[in-house]
Amino acid sequence: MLHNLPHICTHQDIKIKPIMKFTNIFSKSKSKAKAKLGSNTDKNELNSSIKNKGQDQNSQKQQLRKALNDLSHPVFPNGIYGQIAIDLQGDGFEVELPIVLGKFAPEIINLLQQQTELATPIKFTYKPTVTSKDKIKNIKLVVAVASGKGGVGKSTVTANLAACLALQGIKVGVLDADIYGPSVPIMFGLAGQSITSKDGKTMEPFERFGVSLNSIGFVVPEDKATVWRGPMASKALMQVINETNWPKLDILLVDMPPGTGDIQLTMSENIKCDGALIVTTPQNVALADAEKGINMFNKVNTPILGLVENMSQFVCDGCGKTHYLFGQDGGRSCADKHKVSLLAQLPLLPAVREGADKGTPYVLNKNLASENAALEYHQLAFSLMMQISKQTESVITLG
Ligand SMILES: Nc1ncnc2c1ncn2[C@@H]1O[C@H](COP(=O)(O)OP(=O)(O)OP(=O)(O)O)[C@@H](O)[C@H]1O
Repeated sequence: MLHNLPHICTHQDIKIKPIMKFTNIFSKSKSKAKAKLGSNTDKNELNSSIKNKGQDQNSQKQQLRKALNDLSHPVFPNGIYGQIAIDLQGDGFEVELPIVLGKFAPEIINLLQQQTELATPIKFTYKPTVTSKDKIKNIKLVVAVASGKGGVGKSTVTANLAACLALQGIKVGVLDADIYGPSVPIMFGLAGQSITSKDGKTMEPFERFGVSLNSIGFVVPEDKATVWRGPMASKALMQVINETNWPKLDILLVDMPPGTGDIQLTMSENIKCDGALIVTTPQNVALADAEKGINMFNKVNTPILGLVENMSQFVCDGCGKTHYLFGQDGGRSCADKHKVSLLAQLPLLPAVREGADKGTPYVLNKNLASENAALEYHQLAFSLMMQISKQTESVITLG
């Protein structure tokens, strides 16, 4: 069901028609209040009534926040949480979100109103996503997806994350910068395709499942790229980044090459990412490399948006038992140690590998869309947006 969701515009305030008339506790006319100020008793009554109503307001806000957290909706299966500002404005509550809910807003508002039984209209406003001043033309935000160690599922996470963001109405692109093993062409069913150019100078990205794509794999044969070293590799990558005719995108995910060597460092400096997402598996060898990744991004002042622990557990379909093949909660301890958020613990799932090999990200498989794991990827996408809205403000100048 999820993959049928249409692409929706993300940059407009949603005006929700009040569902019920709101009785604003402060809206009684000042003249009435003044008339009451005759005696001290009246004044005290008024003060205590204002106080009570202030408390009412707070408890209503709390109710609303709880309803947002508990929300169960196909797009937000695990609720809407995080640093969400809720304010009483004019005749209703304004809830400020980092994602524009578009056509889902009315149904989500209905759900919230049913859950809270608030007679107060709710309106969503959009916290403007910060812009990176066109570091890359047409692109608002650039997020690097990185891992210290190879093979931990960085590209698989990137592909599924991009598909979820597209389903959630975010205009998203993926740049496969994994020069030594580009996997985006395979994961999006475009293996063997070559990039085209309209003017002989710039490249036209592919579009698949609502995601704009370019990869070093579309540009040069794999055997050629693998022999590039240092400056040559970085130069080729910068060309792919800067000479792609990206459409207007809210977010570009950059699938980085594994490791923390010179290429990764140069890239991290040159791309000027707005944030980095670190993917790891839970075992010690991967975590040691993930820590190097965190340190590298710290060095170039790129905020770490969070850590994703991939292949966290495997549930045996024979005995139903959960196995922690690569150890348990390693990602959580790494996140705690470096004070970064653990955004997801994704299971090892044959269907995820099959989706990657067949060229359709797992979350787009109709039959699996309501599976818990698919919902976890959606939750990851939302959490990432929350982190972006939380973290980038202090780093990037708005506008
Ligand atoms: N959660 C998962 N469940 C099952 N298989 C997975 C999962 N995540 C990744 N895989 C599989 O693991 C393999 C490696 O994944 P992927 O290519 O995404 O890793 P990577 O970190 O990008 O590797 P590289 O170092 O080559 O860039 C792939 O075959 C992929 O399908």
